[in-house]
Formats: sequence, C-alpha cells, structure tokens
Amino acid sequence: MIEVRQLTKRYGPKTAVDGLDFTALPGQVTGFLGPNGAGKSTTMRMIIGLDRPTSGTATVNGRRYAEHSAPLQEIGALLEARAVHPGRTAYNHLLGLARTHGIPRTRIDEVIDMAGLGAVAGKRVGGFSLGMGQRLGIASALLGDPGVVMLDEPVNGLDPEGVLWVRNLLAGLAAEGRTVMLSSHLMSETSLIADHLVIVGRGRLLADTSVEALIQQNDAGVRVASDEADRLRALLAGPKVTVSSTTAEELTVTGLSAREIGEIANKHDVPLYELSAQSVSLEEAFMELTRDSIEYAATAPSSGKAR
Ligand SMILES: Nc1ncnc2c1ncn2[C@@H]1O[C@H](COP(=O)(O)OP(=O)(O)OP(=O)(O)O)[C@@H](O)[C@H]1O
Repeated sequence: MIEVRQLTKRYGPKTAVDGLDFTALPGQVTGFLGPNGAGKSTTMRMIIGLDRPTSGTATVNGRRYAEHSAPLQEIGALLEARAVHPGRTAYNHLLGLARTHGIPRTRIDEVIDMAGLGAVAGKRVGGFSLGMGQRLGIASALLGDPGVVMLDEPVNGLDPEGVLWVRNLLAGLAAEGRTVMLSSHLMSETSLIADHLVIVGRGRLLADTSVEALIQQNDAGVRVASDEADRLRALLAGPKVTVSSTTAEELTVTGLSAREIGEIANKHDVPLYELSAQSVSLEEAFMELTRDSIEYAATAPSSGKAR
C-alpha cells in the first residue's frame, strides 16, 4: 500500500506538490494522472525517498522508504527509464542491481523473460530504442519481486503491442495482490489500464475515483427522438428529471435511464425513433477537470477565451 498524507513540496517559490492525499491499495492498479507539470514525478520521487517532502508524509506499507531494510524487495520503481549506463548490457545492468540487493541470479532470467528482452539481453543499453529502455526499466523494477510497483509513464515510447504488454503485466501484478501505481498524462490509455484514478493538477488533488464512477459521473443524459416529443416531455416530468430539447423532435433527458424512458413511452404509445444514452468521453472529462491546471497552455492567457 502507498499512503500519501498532506504531502507538500516547495522548490523556492514554486509549490510542486500541494497538500496531496491519496492511497494506492493492494490488488488494484492506481492511475496517477495529471497534465505536464502537475507534480506527478515529484510525488513519486518523494515516495521512494529521492526527494524530501517540505511537509506531510509518503509511506510504503506503513513506513517511509528509508526505513525499509530491503527497499528494492518492498517497492519496485521505474522513474527515469534511461538512467542506465549506456555501455552496459541489459543483463549486466540487472546483474549489478541483483548483486547489490542480495537478489539471486535466477531472478534475472525471470524478469528478462517477463519483459520480452531475451533476444537483446546481451546488447548494450546505449543502442536500445525508447521502448526497449522502458521494458528494461520495468524489468529492473520487478527484479526484487516487490509487493508494490510504481512506474512513471511506463507506456511512453511503447508501440501498441508494448502498451498491451504493460496493460496485461500490470493487471496480472494487481491480481496477485500487489499494489500497482502508474503515472500518465493520457486519460484514455490510463482508463484502460487502471481501476482507480488519482487526478492531480498544479500539485493538488482534483479527483480520487474509480474509472467506473468517473464514467457514471459523466453521464450526459439520454437522447430521445419522437414526433410526439411534447407529449413525451410531459409524461417524463418528475422531481429529479430534467428535459431539454434541441429540435422539435429531439429531447435530452437526465434523471431517467434509457430503459425507464422506453417503458414510459411504450405504456403511453409514444413512438420513438431514437433512444440512446449519451456520455462525455473520459478524455473530455479529464480536460474539463484539469482545464484550470494546465501549466503550459498553448493559447495565450490574455486572449480571455476558453481553452
Ligand atoms: N528540482 C526542481 N526545482 C524547481 N522546480 C521543480 C523541480 N522539480 C519539479 N519542479 C517543478 O514542479 C512542478 C511539478 O513537476 P513534476 O515534474 O513533478 O510534474 P509532472 O506531473 O511529473 O509533469 P510531467 O508530466 O511533465 O513529467 C513543475 O512546475 C516543475 O517545473
């Protein structure tokens, strides 16, 4: 489990992480999402003790990273995929890590296989593509067989086959009861991989939710078309129901499901030409949530126009 409590990091006048609270639970994939500069990497660096919080705490299985006697066996992290000596082979990179952490050699072959690096294990890392570097970074994170796995932008640079591999790998790790956390600035990709979403902007928590709940929250009503739209509108009226119309024949209804609307229409013999549940895409929901938190917006802020 990863627990972040009132975590804050300031660099001079800049507040990179601002009173952040969230928990990544075992058995789940937690997606840590936010636009560029939202504070994701800084938070992850504090979780593994590479940066010291200005205030607040970040713990792994109840303890700060530095308090673990064998941290690599506790939490496997991929932060900078290319922080590997370019002249070393992938195998020797993993061997160096294994030796300094008391991990048996047999585990190296296991993670090489798991990461699909068998054919290039003897090659120098300097010649690796971005995708191969990511795979090696993930293999390194898994070397200590840790119960907690935290990966910063693990699908960056991977081709579709690689993205699918990460997805299946992380789902498998979570199914084994491990805590899995990954960061990304891409909602569509993350919603396919993660069960739980922690969304941040300008260092602050914007949402802590399940993918399912976010989909439900972004229910944009049910679109109904009928040439008796006015009669239907009256039949649907209720305290929690809102009905708006775009044309004489079309209604958008919230507060009732498509099934309920269909049943009412059927009971009163109102013919329907369309009955479809609308939803805002998760990408749109993410943009809406983070709109005020974009640090590097393309439009000039002085234009006064909505981005
Ligand atoms: N060492 C540092 N000194 C000063 N400012 C920093 C430092 N590290 C990060 N920042 C600033 O803190 C903010 C958060 O940065 P961080 O890298 O954590 O964001 P991020 O969400 O990981 O972004 P990205 O998706 O671009 O990697 C940014 O405004 C960044 O410029």
